[in-house]
Amino acid sequence: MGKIKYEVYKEVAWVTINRPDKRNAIDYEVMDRLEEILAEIEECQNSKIVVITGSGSQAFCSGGDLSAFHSLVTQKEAYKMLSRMGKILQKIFLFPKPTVALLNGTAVGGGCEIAVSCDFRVAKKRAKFGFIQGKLGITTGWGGAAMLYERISQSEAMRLLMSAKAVTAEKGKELGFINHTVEPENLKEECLDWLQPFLEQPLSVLKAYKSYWLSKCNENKIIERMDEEIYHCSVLWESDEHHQAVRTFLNKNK
Ligand SMILES: CC[C@@H](C(=O)O)C(=O)SCCNC(=O)CCNC(=O)[C@H](O)C(C)(C)COP(=O)(O)OP(=O)(O)OC[C@H]1O[C@@H](n2cnc3c(N)ncnc32)[C@H](O)[C@@H]1OP(=O)(O)O
Repeated sequence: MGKIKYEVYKEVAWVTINRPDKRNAIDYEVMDRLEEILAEIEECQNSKIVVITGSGSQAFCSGGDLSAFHSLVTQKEAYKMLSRMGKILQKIFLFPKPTVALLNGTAVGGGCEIAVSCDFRVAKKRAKFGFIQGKLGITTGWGGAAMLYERISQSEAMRLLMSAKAVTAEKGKELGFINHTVEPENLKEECLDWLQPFLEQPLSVLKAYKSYWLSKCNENKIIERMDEEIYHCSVLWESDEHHQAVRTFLNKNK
């Protein structure tokens, strides 16, 4: 089984990051597959909605693979990786079909950025999520802050980003970040129930509403803001503070 599983089930394209032993962290192989699968789903006539989720019950995604990316030392090296994943999240944000992040467990760092790139977030009850990048001496590096400012109020977005703390799905629901919570035992079926009213509409209708949203939020501006954010993160990446924080995490788990 590869690092990403993909299937179409009940008119939904299910994309599952499949590295549960690494808490579904994103490495280059995951990026390769995401690029391929998104292109395939765009053409697919049998799916109306895309759901991105993670394997296992512990994590949706723990962000960038810190052991794989630890070898990236300079701003330039970091920028290449960050902008590549940033492009994938731009693709998800601008995707012509509705997109849903199904948080089957913890979503932190870049995992939260994947979640915010989707139109909707459905979470397992009591799952935690957080833009914890500040603890690593960096900011969101895949454009997550720019997208978060489009999803919830400016002050709540700043609070989540600046505190770098993980909060529960229930708190996320109060903030308008999480749209719906589901029981741990029955994630996929409950998510499908929630999506049922959408699935009853023709794909052309879903696509039209998605395009109205994209024209409202000004695609070019958001891409520009994401690119600036990615560049800024790559500058912070070079700092001793960042490299030391990553070393601490990797040593803790040795
Ligand atoms: C690089 C892009 C940047 C961005 O643009 O946003 C980022 O994503 S920065 C943020 C990176 N992510 C993190 O800092 C999160 C790190 N992980 C954790 O805090 C925790 O693992 C967890 C997600 C809260 C889960 O905790 P727990 O269930 O207790 O699991 P463990 O900590 O024991 O981890 C199990 C296993 O998985 C490995 N792991 C976890 N996260 C990552 C990761 N991001 N990269 C690489 N490996 C990761 C961990 O090392 C353990 O491995 P083994 O020791 O081999 O079992």
